[in-house]
Amino acid sequence: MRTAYTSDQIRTAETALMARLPEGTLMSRAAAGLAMVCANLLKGVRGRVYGSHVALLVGGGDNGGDTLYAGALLARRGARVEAVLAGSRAHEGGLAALLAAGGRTGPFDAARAGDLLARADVVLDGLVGIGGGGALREPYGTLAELTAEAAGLVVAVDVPSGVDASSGRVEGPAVRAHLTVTFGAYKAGLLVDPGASHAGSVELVDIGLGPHLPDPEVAAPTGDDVAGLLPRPGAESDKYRRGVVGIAAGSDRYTGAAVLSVGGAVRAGAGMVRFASAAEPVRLVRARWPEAVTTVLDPSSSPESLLEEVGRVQAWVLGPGLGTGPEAHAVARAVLSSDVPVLVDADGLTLVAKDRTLLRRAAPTVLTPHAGELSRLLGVPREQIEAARLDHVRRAAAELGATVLLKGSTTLVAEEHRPVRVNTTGTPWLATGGTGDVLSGITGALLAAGLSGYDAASCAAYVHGLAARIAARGGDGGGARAEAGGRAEARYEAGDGGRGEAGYGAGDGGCGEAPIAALDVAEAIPAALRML
Ligand SMILES: NC(=O)C1=CN([C@@H]2O[C@H](COP(=O)(O)OP(=O)(O)OC[C@H]3O[C@@H](n4cnc5c(N)ncnc54)[C@H](OP(=O)(O)O)[C@@H]3O)[C@@H](O)[C@H]2O)[C@@H](O)CC1
Ligand SMILES: [K+]
Repeated sequence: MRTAYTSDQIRTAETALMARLPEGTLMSRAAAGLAMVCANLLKGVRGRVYGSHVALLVGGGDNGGDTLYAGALLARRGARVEAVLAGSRAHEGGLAALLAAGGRTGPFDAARAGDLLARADVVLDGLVGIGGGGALREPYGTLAELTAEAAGLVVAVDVPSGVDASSGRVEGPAVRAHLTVTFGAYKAGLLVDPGASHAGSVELVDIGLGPHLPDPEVAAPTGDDVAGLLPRPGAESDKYRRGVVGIAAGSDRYTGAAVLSVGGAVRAGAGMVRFASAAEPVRLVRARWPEAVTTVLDPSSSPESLLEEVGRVQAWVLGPGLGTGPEAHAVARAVLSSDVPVLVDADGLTLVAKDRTLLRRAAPTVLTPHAGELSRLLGVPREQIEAARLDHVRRAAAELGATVLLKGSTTLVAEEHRPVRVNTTGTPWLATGGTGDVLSGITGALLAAGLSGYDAASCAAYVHGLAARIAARGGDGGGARAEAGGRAEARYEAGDGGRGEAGYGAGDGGCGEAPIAALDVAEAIPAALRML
């Protein structure tokens, strides 16, 4: 599990550690780690450090201090290092070290900064780190914007300036880095969009903070974590022990979602799928997935007897393509009255947004909205949700008393009193109709197998993203299970190929990937599971 923290948590840990160390130790550890990463980058792009050009963008705080000391170390190895001092002050010790090592400095001047960025092999963004707050003021904002024109690699020091380290929020100009070198621990804002897509690959420099860190705010499960949580059938397993999932999805008008949701559940290893719907979706599901046991629901039945014919299930999936009229509401009421876990998606979320009483239940509920659906659930504009995904997914989990999986470029899973889980797999090609229906089926299968809502949702997101990557690469699993760090090297050696990529997130959907259909994702689930 990769764990991540807020700025306040980092500062508390830093204070505890600093009390035991001589002054300046942490900054020199941070600067040494940063310089080493930059030296390796320079060797990658220039063959050596000596003679390379390095530009430093230096703010007035300790983030600028780290940058100046790292610049001094690179200057001592023969790099030509020039700094733009953007603040009214600069870290004294760092500045003296840089000058003593032969580095050059000057105050902000847009033309000079532009010229410097055009010549530099590597640009270090040391404007603001965890001490930043709100939109960048001038001249920091202009400098952040100028980094977009940089010819070389942009390395963010600790956090890309303009990104809120605790939440990933971006409120104005912000640096988009190829690589972020972060100190002591991952910051939550590096894992969550929009911050994650500004961070590029993220490299962690250990400065000894570990023993002083509290419980994390955010955690990103790795492939090994997911493999450890996924149910594996044993010799004793039968279809009931593996989990029977009920799927209440589709309507005579919307049939495809039902086929996709059932596909997700079948391919994710449900012991059995019981599908309940109107006649037309039932016909289509039977044609595509003969292993599903189907029931045509009788809309004239009472809510108590509506699902009587379906048989016993260990979890329900409710909502894809269900519609939002009175008949759909009756199905939602019947499913949510059950005493098993229920996943609510798509039209189910619209029904729940209109009638919150549906969520008054004792068994676990998992909600899987995208930002638009969450906007309806919380009554908050979509843009606000997109700008502060972490805050809103947490709020939704607390307010709705459910596990909430917020879909998007970095999918988040929140449950009260637990770290928000961030998904590291996926591809932008997933942003296509029907893929969410497949995810609902996978999650339902895992709920039926006995995973908690929190684990089922986070494992399903991981498997779904991995399957999408495999499908986008034409079934070639090679490298699809790439997580942060593992992808960094290839990326920054490839020149500007990685700009804007989310080190932990969905990647850029570029090289070697092609468009996918939702059913391709369902069909690639077994290949994804084989990799775990
Ligand atoms: N924690 C650790 O373990 C370790 C931390 N270390 C390092 O210390 C960093 C934190 O340093 P920090 O506390 O000095 O704050 P920092 O990020 O430099 O920002 C303050 C400066 O930014 C400015 N500024 C702020 N907001 C702004 C805005 N919107 N727009 C414009 N300017 C803005 C603010 O300006 P002012 O308000 O003073 O005008 C001030 O100049 C941390 O990220 C890491 O790199 C390592 O050395 C080792 C161990
Ligand atoms: K920075």
